[in-house]
Amino acid sequence: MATHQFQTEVGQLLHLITHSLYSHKEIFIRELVSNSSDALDKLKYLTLTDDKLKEMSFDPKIHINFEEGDEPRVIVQDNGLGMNDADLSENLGTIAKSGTKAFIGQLTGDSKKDSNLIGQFGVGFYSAFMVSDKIDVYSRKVGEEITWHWSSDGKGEFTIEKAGDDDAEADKLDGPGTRIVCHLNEEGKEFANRWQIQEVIKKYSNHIAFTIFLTYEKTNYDDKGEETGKETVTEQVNSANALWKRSKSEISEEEYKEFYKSISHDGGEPLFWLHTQAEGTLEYTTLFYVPKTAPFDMNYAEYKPGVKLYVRRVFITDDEKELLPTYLRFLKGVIDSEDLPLNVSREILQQNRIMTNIRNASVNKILAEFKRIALEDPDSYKEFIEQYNRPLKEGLYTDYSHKEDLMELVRFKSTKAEGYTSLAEYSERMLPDQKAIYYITGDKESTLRNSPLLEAYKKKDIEVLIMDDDIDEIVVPGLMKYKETDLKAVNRSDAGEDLNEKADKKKEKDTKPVVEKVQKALGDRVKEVKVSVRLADSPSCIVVDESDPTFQMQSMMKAMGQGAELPEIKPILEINPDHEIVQKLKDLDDEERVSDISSLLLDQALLVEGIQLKDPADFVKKLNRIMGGAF
Ligand SMILES: Nc1ncnc2c1ncn2[C@@H]1O[C@H](COP(=O)(O)OP(=O)(O)OP(=O)(O)O)[C@@H](O)[C@H]1O
Repeated sequence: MATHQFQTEVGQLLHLITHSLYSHKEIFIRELVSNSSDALDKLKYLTLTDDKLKEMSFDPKIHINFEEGDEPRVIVQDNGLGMNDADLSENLGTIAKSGTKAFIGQLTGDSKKDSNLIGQFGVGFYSAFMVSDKIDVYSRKVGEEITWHWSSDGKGEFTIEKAGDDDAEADKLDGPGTRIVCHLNEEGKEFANRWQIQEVIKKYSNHIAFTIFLTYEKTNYDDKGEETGKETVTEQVNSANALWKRSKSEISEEEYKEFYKSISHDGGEPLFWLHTQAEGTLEYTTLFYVPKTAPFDMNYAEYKPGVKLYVRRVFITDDEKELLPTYLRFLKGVIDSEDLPLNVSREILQQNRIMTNIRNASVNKILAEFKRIALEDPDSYKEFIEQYNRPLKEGLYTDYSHKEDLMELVRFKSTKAEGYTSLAEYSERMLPDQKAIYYITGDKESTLRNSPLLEAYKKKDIEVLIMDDDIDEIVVPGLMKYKETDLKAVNRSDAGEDLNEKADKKKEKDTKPVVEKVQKALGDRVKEVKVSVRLADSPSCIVVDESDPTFQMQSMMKAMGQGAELPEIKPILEINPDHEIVQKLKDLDDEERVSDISSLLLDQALLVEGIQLKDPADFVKKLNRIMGGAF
């Protein structure tokens, strides 16, 4: 018998699972059943595609039974793919998926939230240790003769050995498959009960494609209520139909929600769903759900795709990221095609015309549904946007063919509307002579709202979109236009020109000597000094040249390690011709004071945009010199 250590992460995980999730311990049944269902899916697929297995008689099912008494047990058995010793060691002793560390980091201590995370991370099997002192797994892989016995108390070690000839448990496997015996602990003994098991199956696994049988002891009574004896009954406990294939009108809201739970590993509710049964040149069914809360791994490169592909109800894969565009990765659900070949490989899938058509049609349908909800159910749409605005924005630069649709769907904060607004709503509110849609980008909403760059827009009652999501910086400049209207960043030099008035020309001329003084004092710290038309109360602000990346973009590029190649981009300093400080500078000849004040005008404009000063000590020194002279 070989004794193995669990991989460190498994140990950590087991500890966490058993200590933080016991108020949701029932999910272990869902997880074991879902593993069995996956194993049946895999074997079913092989019997249809692998010549060696085509002749095999295969009647897929999952069987649950239990024992009460002093040594309570729950047993889940399937006749699926099975595992040999190497598989057992690999699958039940290590966590192959890279998400484990992330999982540990995500645990909140809130057992409700945490129990949802378990399934999402693919650590389902271990949840059985919440309710078990010991777990024995007997498994025989399809095409092999040996039944292997894996055993562990979940405390650090597991053993794997060949099951002995006289092992009664192993004998219960009469072909390929897996039998999982949970020896229940105090926490788990309530599950050695017919009603408990039935309830959990109905709740989570009613619509999995395979039948689940439960064996229990039934007590019979006569008319007078006297016990007449016991019999062992085996009964189907789930409805085992592929819900998505049923007619939409026959499916209740409750059934849709239950099905969502069974396929998504999310204990929560879906926000909404979209069920399409297409007939005609292409026949397929899709059922997509939008989770109420975004999947935790939505923003990881290693996210787990949420859509399963079936061909004529045969499960093909749940690990294919190309079924939908990446920006729709938060959707959960099913695509079932009548036309794809069963042995469709990943490479074929990606270039397959049928798959491409299904994918395109699905994207159109999904985006149209989002649009409909935005119009007809603003409250749900608000919830939706709070979770998924960001991935939709990614779509703006990754899916050019749906750019127009996505521009209608994304939302932004604004100086005029509460909460989020759309570009369409902004357009409706535009002033009659307004030239463009204006926006300001940066990483902090409060800094943006107080930016001096907005002063003239506020004064003229022009709305500005507040873009504080770091992706805005990348996506929005590339949009250029919404319908016929230009989109302009207010922190770019050319946006100010729209605010120009005739009188400004005179002011510009009068302020020219100050501009020259400040320019001389600042030297190459700035690209240019200009008279501003966008300031009302502040003396100065900074903008960037139309062709330069913004400051936020520069710091993002630096954070991504591209700082070294980036030439230093200098700001354009704009000064407010009406401001007292600028007026006074006109008559000031003391060169040192002009230099100090110019420097302070630049530094305060940088600070107010949330940019760190290169030399804060120098700033303080100059500030103190000016303050010292003020008394
Ligand atoms: N009944 C079974 N038959 C065959 N293989 C199984 C069975 N149960 C578990 N396994 C194997 O063990 C692996 C680990 O199972 P575990 O439940 O921890 O994660 P998972 O099934 O990969 O992820 P998830 O639970 O999120 O679907 C599975 O991927 C599968 O390969």
